[in-house]
Amino acid sequence: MTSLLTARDLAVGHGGKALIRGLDFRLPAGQVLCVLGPNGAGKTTLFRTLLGLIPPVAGEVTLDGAPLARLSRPQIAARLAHVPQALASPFAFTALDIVLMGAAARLGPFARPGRPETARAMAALDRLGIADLAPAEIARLSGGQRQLVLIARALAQDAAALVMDEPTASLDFANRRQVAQAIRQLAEAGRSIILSSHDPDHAAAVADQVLLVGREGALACGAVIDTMTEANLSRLYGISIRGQLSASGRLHFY
Ligand SMILES: Nc1ncnc2c1ncn2[C@@H]1O[C@H](COP(=O)(O)OP(=O)(O)OP(=O)(O)O)[C@@H](O)[C@H]1O
Repeated sequence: MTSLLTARDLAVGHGGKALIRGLDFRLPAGQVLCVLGPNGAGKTTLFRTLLGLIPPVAGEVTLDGAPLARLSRPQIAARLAHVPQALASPFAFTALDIVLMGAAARLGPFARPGRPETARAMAALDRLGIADLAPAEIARLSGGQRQLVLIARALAQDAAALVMDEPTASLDFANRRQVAQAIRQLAEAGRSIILSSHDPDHAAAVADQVLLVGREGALACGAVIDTMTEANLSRLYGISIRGQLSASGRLHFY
């Protein structure tokens, strides 16, 4: 299986000082990789490195086989889209305005989005079942709806992979479920997704692979069932954690 995004012996951090060392993973098309770890472990720092916003402390990231360091920002943006946490905007943008920013990402700096970009933005909203929200002001939407609009923006950018830093943080149960379903649908349609979470149940429900990063660095990476063991999670969070497989085959931790 070819990998869209790979990390080889990667170390990430700030000012040349590594927060996480020894990262090795491959993210193939159509898979979801969830990064789990305590506060301050370096998940956001890892994502900023994968997006090419900060350089690795050591090792290498490749995108479609090409070293990230050799790619320009537009080349990276054409393959990888960043989905930030859904914060309220102080500006009176509509959902369509936000998604158009993704659809117009490949236009020149002074070009205005036209009919093809609007059609692409509407198609992305429609794909997530929220086309009716197009004219709604973003500030009036719920947290879950705002997160779906940001995912639609990444889809309109037409990138093969989505990088999502805690996409369900601050969302209630129903909104979390809605966003988790959208993530699974995107993976089933062939997109690769790397996200972070503070909820092992959420990781087990949404991911194919998990990467555990602790305060001492990378702890484990692999398929959910092999990696999310009671021993690994207890070590990761420094407390005793038990796991249970429900009748529906879902993993739950307590
Ligand atoms: N620009 C920066 N320069 C120096 N240190 C930074 C910078 N950004 C973050 N840090 C530090 O790096 C460490 C890891 O931060 P990071 O945000 O990557 O962790 P995280 O795992 O995403 O945390 P959380 O789960 O709380 O969001 C923290 O100690 C933070 O203070």
